[in-house]
Amino acid sequence: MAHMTGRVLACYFSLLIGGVLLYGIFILIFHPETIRVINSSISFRNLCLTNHPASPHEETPKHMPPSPKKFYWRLKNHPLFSTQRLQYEQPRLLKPVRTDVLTVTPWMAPIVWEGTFDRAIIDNAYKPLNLTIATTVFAVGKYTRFLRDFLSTAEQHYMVGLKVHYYIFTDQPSQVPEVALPPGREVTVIQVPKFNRWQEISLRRMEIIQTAIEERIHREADYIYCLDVDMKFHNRWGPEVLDTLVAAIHPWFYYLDREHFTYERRPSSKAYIPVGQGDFYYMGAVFGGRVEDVHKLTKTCREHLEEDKKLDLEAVWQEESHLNWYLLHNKPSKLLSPEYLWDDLKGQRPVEIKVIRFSAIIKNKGEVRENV
Ligand SMILES: CC(=O)N[C@H]1[C@@H](OP(=O)(O)OP(=O)(O)OC[C@H]2O[C@@H](n3ccc(=O)[nH]c3=O)[C@H](O)[C@@H]2O)O[C@H](CO)[C@H](O)[C@@H]1O
Ligand SMILES: [Mn+2]
Repeated sequence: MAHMTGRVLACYFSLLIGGVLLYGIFILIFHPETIRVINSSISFRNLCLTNHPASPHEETPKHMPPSPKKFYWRLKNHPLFSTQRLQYEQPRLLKPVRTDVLTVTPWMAPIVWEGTFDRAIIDNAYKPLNLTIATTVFAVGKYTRFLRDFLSTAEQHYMVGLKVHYYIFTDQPSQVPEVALPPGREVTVIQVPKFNRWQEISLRRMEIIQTAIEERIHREADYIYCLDVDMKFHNRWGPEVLDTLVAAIHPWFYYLDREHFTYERRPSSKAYIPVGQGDFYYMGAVFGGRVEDVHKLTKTCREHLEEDKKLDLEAVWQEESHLNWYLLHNKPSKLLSPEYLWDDLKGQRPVEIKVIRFSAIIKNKGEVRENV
């Protein structure tokens, strides 16, 4: 009898547990929050799926606009500081390293100057990450003559110890000099047309870089830096420059009030910046960052250059004017002081410039440019 009662009790007990479980499942499925989570995860999945190349069986319905191209960006989560023990000077909150210059913007982006970073800490943090830095450089027409010095000085000072992939855009691939490169560093030469005007050669860089990112660089690199070729490196230009969106302050404008910046001032241009606005005047000879962010920059500038062209407008300093518009509206996450972009024409080094790292050589514009 006791045996029977035990079995009945066990039966009741398991029915009870089952009921509670079923009720729980019911609540879980039909609770509005659960429905929201499920919906959002479905749409997230769709979002991910649209990143895949469309399968040949899938056709976009006629009334739908073609979906924008998607890319797999090489996004690595950086554990920035390795556990390796390092000896370095203690940072002191009450002893700022630079008191003569601005080292952070009002939107909290660092401005890189000598003294603001410790080489050993930076190298120790970035070298183990196995990053690839795409580096674009254009050498069209007579500018091929600048490639040898650009590349050989870069090999001494530019991202030393990191993987660098130079993309050289030229109309004369046979003029690209041979430069010995250590393992991890390589050159790819890409042929581009030669435009008749130097302004056009300079501004077309936005479009060509955008296309190169879409075609290959998004797969081949983590960061991309876009540099002028009529330049030489003189000192370290290292991974302290790496960040999401990076711009360099023009060496001829850093001490001026913003009304003197050579922004585009015609309201009809997409590069228009009214007097009274602006942070810094950035130079078109250096910009960079994560590949995805530089893609957005080049795509927007290219679109704006094309819209201006439809109105027969060319901004006062071509792509540099559009770059300045873009960076006013999309603040750079790191800024490079003029140490990182100097000009030999400036002559004597002012006291705030402790080291010149990369500088424009003095060129005879009338001789090297297509039209002046
Ligand atoms: C000090 C100064 O006034 N600098 C301005 C000047 O820079 P730059 O005098 O530095 O312009 P640039 O002649 O170096 O042209 C920019 C780059 O385009 C490429 N290139 C240009 C011409 C050519 O025939 N072949 C060729 O390959 C090359 O990579 C060169 O480094 O003009 C730029 C216009 O975009 C910017 O407004 C700069 O602020
Ligand atoms: Mn230049």
